[in-house]
Amino acid sequence: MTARTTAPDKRALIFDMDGTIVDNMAFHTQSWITFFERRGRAIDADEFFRTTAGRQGKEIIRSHMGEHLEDDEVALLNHEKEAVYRELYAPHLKAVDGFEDLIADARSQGIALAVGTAAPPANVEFTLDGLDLRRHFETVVGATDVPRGKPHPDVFLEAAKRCGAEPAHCIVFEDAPLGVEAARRAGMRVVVITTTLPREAFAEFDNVIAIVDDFSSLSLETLFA
Ligand SMILES: O=P(O)(O)OC[C@H]1O[C@@H](O)[C@H](O)[C@@H](O)[C@@H]1O
Repeated sequence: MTARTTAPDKRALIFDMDGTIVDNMAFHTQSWITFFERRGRAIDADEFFRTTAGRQGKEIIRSHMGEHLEDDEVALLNHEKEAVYRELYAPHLKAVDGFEDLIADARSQGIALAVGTAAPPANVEFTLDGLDLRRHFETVVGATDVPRGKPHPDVFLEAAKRCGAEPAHCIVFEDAPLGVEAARRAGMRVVVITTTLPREAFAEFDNVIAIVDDFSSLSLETLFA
């Protein structure tokens, strides 16, 4: 995908995928629990979500199993974890309420749509192609497109660049604190979806403009006002 020059008035919505487009983080957490249990290790589910959601699988594996691990080994371990996740979540695959209406509305207004996710290509395919959503997006930025996961801003800055929109004209949709922090570092406002954590978990962020249970109550006019 070639980068575009930004247009001063171009607006974009950038969606996190896991936990935002789909309500699947409990299945990610369960797959990590299974993955670590196989290695005789117990993890605390809440703490694990808070400190890892939005980071790339390879970063999570290195920080829990050793920074010294070779790339091939990390890739194999991550493949194992993501295969467990997809098997667990497949019967439940579904977009969060109101998502398809919101993006249809945005498209009709010429607002660019992007995905900014820590997920690897196999999970992007599983979710976006599984729900036939990819065609709606101008671009999808995933784990293999940027060096660092959230809370680094890379994924959102790359998505904005590909959409040709300035960060100040982008609105990010997120469910995880590390994702909200990534958007803050990118200079972007955020709508939080409370699929996984309650609204109180986001109290410290000054870039959050709305906190909602799903997309059905959102209006683009209000968000960009
Ligand atoms: O950036 P997103 O779409 O929320 O993706 C986050 C998730 O990406 C997955 O690939 C990881 O295995 C998860 O543990 C992680 O939390």
